[in-house]
Amino acid sequence: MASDESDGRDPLFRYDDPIFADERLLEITHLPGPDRIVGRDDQMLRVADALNPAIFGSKPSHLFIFGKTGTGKSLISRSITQRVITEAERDDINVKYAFIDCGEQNTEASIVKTVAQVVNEPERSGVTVPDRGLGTGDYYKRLWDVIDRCTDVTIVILDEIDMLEDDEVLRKLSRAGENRRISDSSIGIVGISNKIDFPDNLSERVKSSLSRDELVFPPYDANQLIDILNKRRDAFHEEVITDEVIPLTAALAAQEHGDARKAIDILRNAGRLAKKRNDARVTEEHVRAAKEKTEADRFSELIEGSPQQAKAILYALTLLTENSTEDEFPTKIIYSQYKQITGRLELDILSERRVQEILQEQNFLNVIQSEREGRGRGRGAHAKHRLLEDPEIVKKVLLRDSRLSMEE
Ligand SMILES: Nc1ncnc2c1ncn2[C@@H]1O[C@H](COP(=O)(O)OP(=O)(O)OP(=O)(O)O)[C@@H](O)[C@H]1O
Repeated sequence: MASDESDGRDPLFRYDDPIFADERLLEITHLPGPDRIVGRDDQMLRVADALNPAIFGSKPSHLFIFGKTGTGKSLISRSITQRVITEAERDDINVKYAFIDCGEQNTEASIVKTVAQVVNEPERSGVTVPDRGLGTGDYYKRLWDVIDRCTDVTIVILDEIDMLEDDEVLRKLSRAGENRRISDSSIGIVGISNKIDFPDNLSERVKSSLSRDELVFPPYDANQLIDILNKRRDAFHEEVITDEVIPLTAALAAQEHGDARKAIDILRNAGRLAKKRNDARVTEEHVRAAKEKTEADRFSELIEGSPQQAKAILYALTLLTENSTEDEFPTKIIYSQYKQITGRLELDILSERRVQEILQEQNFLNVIQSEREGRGRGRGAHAKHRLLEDPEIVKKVLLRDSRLSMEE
């Protein structure tokens, strides 16, 4: 195709976006300014309180933040840290931070390496931090040098801290000053988790050595979600979203618990859908379709990479949920349903014990919830399991798998 000579642009591409004025405002990684943050004044004060000493170059308090998904835990930690950095700069205090997703990096060595790489300025420290090739002990050594030479205060934000393979890293980072690993600098840890019972699972060594503040973020109500979405309205061109779009999106996202991540994702997907269909305005219908897509995307992200056997086990639980008024099922019942499925699909049959372990892993990944009767959350053969997502959506995602699609 010839290029358009009138303005020199290649006519193969679209240069106008009829729906979005700035879609980036709806990206999950986008950090909104303080005036766009809604309903978190108390939590912001508490986080600010813990990090406050960093402004003067002193050691901040360690802090654990709990709350369900999409309640603003990462946002508030990043936003307040950013404000601490700006404030500290006025007095030439150098604060740096590393944000680590422990779902992706869960080993001691990879965390220490990443913090060192983020904080390091090689010309200042004279230290290099290679991607591979060093043992954990050597990475620690470099980290201490880098921290001492390149910062006054380092804030380490550990998102999904419950996914850590080994909590020794918390002990070493929190005691670095006392143990004289670092002398001119200090470290503050902010741990984020959606499991409120997470500290019970810390090793005794860490429990006793890591003094910290703790803070819980409650879910948003539908009105707060409306406010959050309204403050991102300028992601769209004026008049593009119809009146019912934001209240409906907020109501749908508040159904399970007030999840701002889901609300923003639905709004963005609704806009994308309108664009794809060449519709001039975003309507209620786009929002409803976007909700389903958003849930399916989230679910596929969660089970992405799960082996076929895990999918077959989830499929067994899905069929049980679909065909029963109950929503919780004991391992034994799931196992017998699973055996029928493996027969039909010609998959190997795992032992009941292994199936129990896989169910436990899925519990950890927040795909299902496992409870041991009468004794709270638990492992063991007596656990009952419940799907955390609408079975219709789970089924759709699972049937995308080549082998499981034979069940259609
Ligand atoms: N109070 C708020 N005001 C404005 N936007 C918000 C607010 N809370 C959350 N958001 C937005 O919602 C999305 C999800 O928030 P965030 O990632 O902070 O949640 P989270 O609690 O850390 O969730 P997860 O546990 O899933 O990581 C982000 O895009 C964030 O900007």
